[in-house]
Amino acid sequence: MRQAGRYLPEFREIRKLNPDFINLCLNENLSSEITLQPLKRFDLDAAIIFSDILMIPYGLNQEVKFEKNFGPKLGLLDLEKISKIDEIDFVEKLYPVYKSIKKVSEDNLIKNKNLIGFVGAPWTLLVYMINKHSPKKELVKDFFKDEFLINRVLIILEKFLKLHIDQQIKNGATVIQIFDSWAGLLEEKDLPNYVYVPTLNLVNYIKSLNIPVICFPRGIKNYKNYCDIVKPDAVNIDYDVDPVSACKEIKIPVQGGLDPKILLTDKENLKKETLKYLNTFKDHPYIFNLGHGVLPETNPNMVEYLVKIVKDY
Ligand SMILES: Cc1c2[nH]c(c1CCC(=O)O)Cc1[nH]c(c(CCC(=O)O)c1C)Cc1[nH]c(c(CCC(=O)O)c1C)Cc1[nH]c(c(C)c1CCC(=O)O)C2
Repeated sequence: MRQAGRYLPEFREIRKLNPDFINLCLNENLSSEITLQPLKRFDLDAAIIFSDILMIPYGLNQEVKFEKNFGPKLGLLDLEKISKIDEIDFVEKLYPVYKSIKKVSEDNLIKNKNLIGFVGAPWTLLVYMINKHSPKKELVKDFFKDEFLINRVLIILEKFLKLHIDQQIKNGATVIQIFDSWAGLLEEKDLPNYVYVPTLNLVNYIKSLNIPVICFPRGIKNYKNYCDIVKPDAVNIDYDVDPVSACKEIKIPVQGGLDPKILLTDKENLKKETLKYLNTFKDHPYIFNLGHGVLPETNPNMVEYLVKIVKDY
């Protein structure tokens, strides 16, 4: 998840020396090292590449900056400018990301483990590209006013997301996760247009490459409908989803769920809450994970203990 590294002192050390976050993602030596940091400490089954969903607008020449205590800040969305980018320019701009994946995939630490590549879903990227910063609770009032712009951006995103996915797989990603972090901002009636159809196009593309795809439509009310329509290989649930009903309703493998705030409490409570998920899903294909990113103030010892609970189960 986006904040995942920040609880590790070894990540913070590298980050302190590299204040420009995009440049850090484009530094293949450091980004591959950061990807492997959690595997060095913990008995995990997979690593997620160190990059960001906003590398796509960056690759399309929309300015992207990360400001301390504010989050991402994007520049003006210029349709003419992003329409001009071709595949070669794009892959050249993001080349270090792919080289970093290649490096990680060749490391002994990842042997027999999965390397998860990822993208932001078209809807979530559209939100950042038009809104230009995290929308917090709701979209700006006139978000949908320029339908032509929205439709053009979605077409461009589909093309470059496929390319980005393809490059990640060619360089060693063995699973792709699609983060739709702002799916929950939409009303039910808008989900087909902005979430189901654009995501289904990507899911079908990834399946055609024989790579499993996990979707994370954070905040939506009806995960069952989503799974029936989008048909990912697995779905990540957020911490507001009731695991008991999710287990009953969702027929495909489920991932995640545990509230990252539980890691800020004590070991006894962590064990109790973790066992709740493990017991609920004991007869269902289940990948243990959190319901959102590890919080920066998390003590790494709690993560170590969590991994032990899951591995001992
Ligand atoms: C919405 C989203 C983003 N990025 C991502 C999402 C989807 C998942 C989610 O909902 O969290 C996904 C993401 N971002 C990052 C990863 C790689 C895995 C990891 O190391 O966490 C992943 C999978 C690195 C990152 N991306 C970011 C960090 C933190 C950088 C730092 O401040 O050191 C990391 C490690 C920055 C980022 N990137 C983004 C935001 C909103 C922020 C700011 C976070 C904040 O300030 O609270 C966009």
